[in-house]
Amino acid sequence: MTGFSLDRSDIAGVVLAGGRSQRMGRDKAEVTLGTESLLHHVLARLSQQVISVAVNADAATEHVPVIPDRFPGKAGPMAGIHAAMIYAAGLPSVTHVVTVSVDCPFFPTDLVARLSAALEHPLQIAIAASEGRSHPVFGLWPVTLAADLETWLAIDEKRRVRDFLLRHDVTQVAFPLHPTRASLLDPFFNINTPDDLIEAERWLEALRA
Ligand SMILES: Nc1nc2c(ncn2[C@@H]2O[C@H](COP(=O)(O)OP(=O)(O)OP(=O)(O)O)[C@@H](O)[C@H]2O)c(=O)[nH]1
Ligand SMILES: [Mg+2]
Repeated sequence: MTGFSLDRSDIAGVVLAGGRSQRMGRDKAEVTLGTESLLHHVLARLSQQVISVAVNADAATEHVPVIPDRFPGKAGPMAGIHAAMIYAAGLPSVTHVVTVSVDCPFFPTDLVARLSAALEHPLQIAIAASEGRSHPVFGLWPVTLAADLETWLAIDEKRRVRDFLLRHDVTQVAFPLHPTRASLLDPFFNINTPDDLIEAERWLEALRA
């Protein structure tokens, strides 16, 4: 018993799609996997887990709210998480925002349930992990951290997600590999390059019953 728990109505979801997609060579949100865009895959998976979803990007093709970065200059994933916190803070009843990356179509269907169950107090951050590695853009963040994050974005030169986490109490939640017809899939497999996209097509096939 931790004495602290979140309800479903406390949590909004934001897909992080504000990067440059340089290794892919075109906007990863719009890349097709199977028959749908990566953004569509990730929104479908996230919208089953939260009361509202939005996309952090300059523009998006799906019919969901679009939240551009508030901190200028493509300052990295934490700038997207900052925009997500401010957006979520404006929603009625919402105290936390969960972030997922647009290039990760197989993330766990129990991501939000398990991250929220791990939180021990209102200011803690929960971060996903698999195979001994953390995936800090897959996080559940108190929206009240927006002001601290804004300060940090302005003073930290490298703006690495891991460095921001050092300022706060963080709990890490390990997720298992996912059995498929081929072999075990890391649910946080992410697509950065055209070769990764080919591998993702193989995983999609292996996941079909
Ligand atoms: N809002 C915002 N999100 C970013 C930024 N840079 C990366 N991201 C997001 O952070 C997540 C992880 O980033 P990467 O996997 O490096 O994606 P990327 O930066 O678009 O791709 P590369 O240009 O190939 O590095 C993705 O969901 C990106 O959309 C940024 O400057 N602003
Ligand atoms: Mg990048």
